[in-house]
Amino acid sequence: MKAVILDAASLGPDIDLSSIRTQVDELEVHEQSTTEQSRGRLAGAEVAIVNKVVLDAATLEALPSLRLICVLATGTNNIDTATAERLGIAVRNVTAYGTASVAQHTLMLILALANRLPLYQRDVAAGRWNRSPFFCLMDHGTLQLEGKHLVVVGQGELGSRVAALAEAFGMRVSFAARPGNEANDSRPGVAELAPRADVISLHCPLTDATRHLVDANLLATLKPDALLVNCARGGIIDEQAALAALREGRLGGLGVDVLPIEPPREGHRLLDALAESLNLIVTPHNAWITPEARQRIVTLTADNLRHWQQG
Ligand SMILES: NC(=O)C1=CN([C@@H]2O[C@H](COP(=O)(O)OP(=O)(O)OC[C@H]3O[C@@H](n4cnc5c(N)ncnc54)[C@H](O)[C@@H]3O)[C@@H](O)[C@H]2O)C=CC1
Ligand SMILES: O=C(O)C(=O)CO
Repeated sequence: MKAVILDAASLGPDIDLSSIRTQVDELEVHEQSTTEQSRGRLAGAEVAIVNKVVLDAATLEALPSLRLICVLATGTNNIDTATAERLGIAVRNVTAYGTASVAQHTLMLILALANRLPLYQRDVAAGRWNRSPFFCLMDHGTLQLEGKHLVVVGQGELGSRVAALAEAFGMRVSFAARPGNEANDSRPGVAELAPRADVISLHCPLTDATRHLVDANLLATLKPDALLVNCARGGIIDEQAALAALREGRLGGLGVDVLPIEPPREGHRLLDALAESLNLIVTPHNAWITPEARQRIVTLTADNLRHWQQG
């Protein structure tokens, strides 16, 4: 069985691929591939191993030998899964590989926004503390998390761990109903919970049901001091509407680890806004990157290959 890794560089140079190698007859490793290059590189292979390269319908249709796609991530939104299913190509992702890593990053964003870290860091760098008439700066009101209400969208691996960490800070947590399935869900929908939220944290996949889940209408119902954190996928928030709310004082803070197009080669309005005095944090989709999590991805992918071969 021949397998091809299309974007090994995205796992980092320190990661040992040997557990994957032992599961296949031949492993071809490419550091990075475009969608166009993928077609040629996957020709004749039974297995594609991919982190974030987009495998669209045209690509999959051009690969009659392909039987399995192993995604080196939890999110599978870069794969046309409907086409894969139609063509009989199995898709296996990895889950629970980096729960501690991503949850830690999410809490970092919540804590930094609650304490207005972007604003105070800027003030200190500008020498405002040096010129302060008294011993501290307190121009930006901070948010005590204890006693406040966290709304989590996506009661899966990551949402549940973030909830547990937030509870350790004394927060009260509500899980929103699964978007698109509110009628069959006993939990309240995010629209119902949003006006009562002090913090909203997103941990659902990007699907047609979750694209722009947090849009201008939902943002308009938030408390003006509420914090919004997205460590899931770009596009679940309408980033333009969220930035407008932040600038107009209708949102207390915005923290994102993900953007709709990554890397953002053409730029993005949130990146431009980092130059402004806003309670805004953008991290480069690196919530997951602890060495432990990246090595676990390889182990779980080897398991996926073994289980698939065993039928
Ligand atoms: N920023 C980062 O580094 C990382 C981001 N992620 C993102 O976080 C997301 C969540 O990861 P996990 O908690 O591990 O996944 P999970 O599968 O354990 O949980 C996802 C939850 O979202 C819910 N959900 C809500 N709307 C849904 C819909 N329309 N379709 C399907 N499920 C829906 C599911 O019911 C489930 O409770 C991933 O899909 C991925 O996009 C995952 C790992 C790292
Ligand atoms: O696992 C995921 O879904 C990530 O976003 C990290 O690659």
